[in-house]
Amino acid sequence: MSDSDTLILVNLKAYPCDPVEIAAACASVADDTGARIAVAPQAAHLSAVADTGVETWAQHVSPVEHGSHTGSTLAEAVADAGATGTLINHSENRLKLADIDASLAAAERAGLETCVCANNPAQSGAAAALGPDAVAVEPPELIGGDVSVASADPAIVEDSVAAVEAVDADVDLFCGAGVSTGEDVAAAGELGATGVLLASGVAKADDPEAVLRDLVSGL
Ligand SMILES: O=C[C@H](O)COP(=O)(O)O
Repeated sequence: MSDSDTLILVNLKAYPCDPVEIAAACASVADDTGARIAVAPQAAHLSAVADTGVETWAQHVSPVEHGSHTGSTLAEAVADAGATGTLINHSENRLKLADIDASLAAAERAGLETCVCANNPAQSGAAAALGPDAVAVEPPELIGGDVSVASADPAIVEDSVAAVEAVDADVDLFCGAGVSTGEDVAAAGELGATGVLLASGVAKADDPEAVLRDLVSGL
C-alpha cells in the first residue's frame, strides 16, 4: 500500500482497553504521517472517541429506522455521536442477508461510510453486490491470532479482490485477521487490499502508539 487513502481500521471490539487513549494515539499518528487511521469503539464510547479528532466508525448498525426498536444501534444515533463509518456483519456479529441489506440502507440514510465483513471470496463477492463502500475479508480462524491473513492465506485476499472487482469495481477490498505489523500492512497491499481491519494487535498492546507507527510504515 502506498497512498494515504489506504485505511487502517482499528476495531476495539469489547477489549478492556482505554478507547480514548488509543483514539488519541491514532489521531496523533495520523496527523504526523498523513495516514488514514480510524477507530471503531463500543457504541457507548463513540462520542468520546470522536472528540479526539480521530476518524470514528461504529462496530455495527442495526437494520432499523427510528421507531420502536429497543436495544438497537440506530445509524442516525451513531452518526450524531460522531461516527462517519460503520462495520456491518462482522464475523463476531453476523447478520442475515436481508439484515445486511437493511443495515446498509440505514447507514447510507445516515451518511455513514460502510464496510461489510465476509469470511471468504464467495461471500466477498456477494457482499459487494449489496453496494457497500468496502468489503473486509477475514478468515474467522485467523482472527485474534498472531499470523496475518496476508501470510497465512494470501489466496483468500487475492481471490476476494477479484470477486469484488468482478461484481463492482467501485467497492474497496480490505483484509483482516492477525494484522499487527507494517510488514503485514505492506503484504496486504501487495495482494490488492486497500485497507486493513485489525483489533488485538493494537487493543491488547502495551504501547499502542508504537504498534500504530509500525503499521503505518507498511503503507
Ligand atoms: O475487526 C477486526 C478483526 O476481527 C481482526 O481482529 P484481530 O486483528 O484481533 O485478528
